[in-house]
Amino acid sequence: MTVALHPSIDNGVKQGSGSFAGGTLVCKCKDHPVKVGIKGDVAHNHACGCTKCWKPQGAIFSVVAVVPRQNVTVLENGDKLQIVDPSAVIQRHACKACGTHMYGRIENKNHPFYGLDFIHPELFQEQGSQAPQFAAFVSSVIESGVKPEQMAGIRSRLKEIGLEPYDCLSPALMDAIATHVAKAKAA
Ligand SMILES: N[C@@H](CCC(=O)N[C@@H](CS)C(=O)NCC(=O)O)C(=O)O
Ligand SMILES: [Zn+2]
Ligand SMILES: [Zn+2]
Repeated sequence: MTVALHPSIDNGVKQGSGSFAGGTLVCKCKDHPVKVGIKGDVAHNHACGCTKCWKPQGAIFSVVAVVPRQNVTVLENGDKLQIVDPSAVIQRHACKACGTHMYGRIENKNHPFYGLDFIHPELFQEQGSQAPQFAAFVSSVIESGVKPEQMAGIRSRLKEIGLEPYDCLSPALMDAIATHVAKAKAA
């Protein structure tokens, strides 16, 4: 049986249009869903295996990307949003009714990713946003209950669909973080 990772990638990774102009993220509520408007395409879209990122029911991985924070606007039913863990680096604003994370924001101005909000592109009403590029925090799925002996199958399935598995972020993002830290130390 094929390993199930996340519904939006289990049948193969669908490439983005390359000209996605933005759209609306909608939570899972049937009544009064939270709607969040996003300007422009997402960047650094990836599967994340960490325990903190929101996953739809039954998924092992989250699919999460970033957008500039000024491109994120709560459009409807923002009163249903609450911060999941105010002490976390990424403050995830989730719908109180259905639990869906609508955007995650970093408020620490010194953080390497300050200025970028984290969103889940599967919540777009529209098609065509950037496809996932890699898989991050893969070993962390064990913390959510995946058995260590399942990891070889999970990593090989990720590779099969074109998502290189990493146990932290991708080398490009790790280099960007280290560059930020080095500059901060030098200043
Ligand atoms: N092994 C940990 C890793 C958590 C982690 O570091 N997640 C990364 C990727 S989303 C992060 O940047 N977290 C910051 C945060 O959640 O605020 C877990 O699964 O809970
Ligand atoms: Zn909801
Ligand atoms: Zn994560």
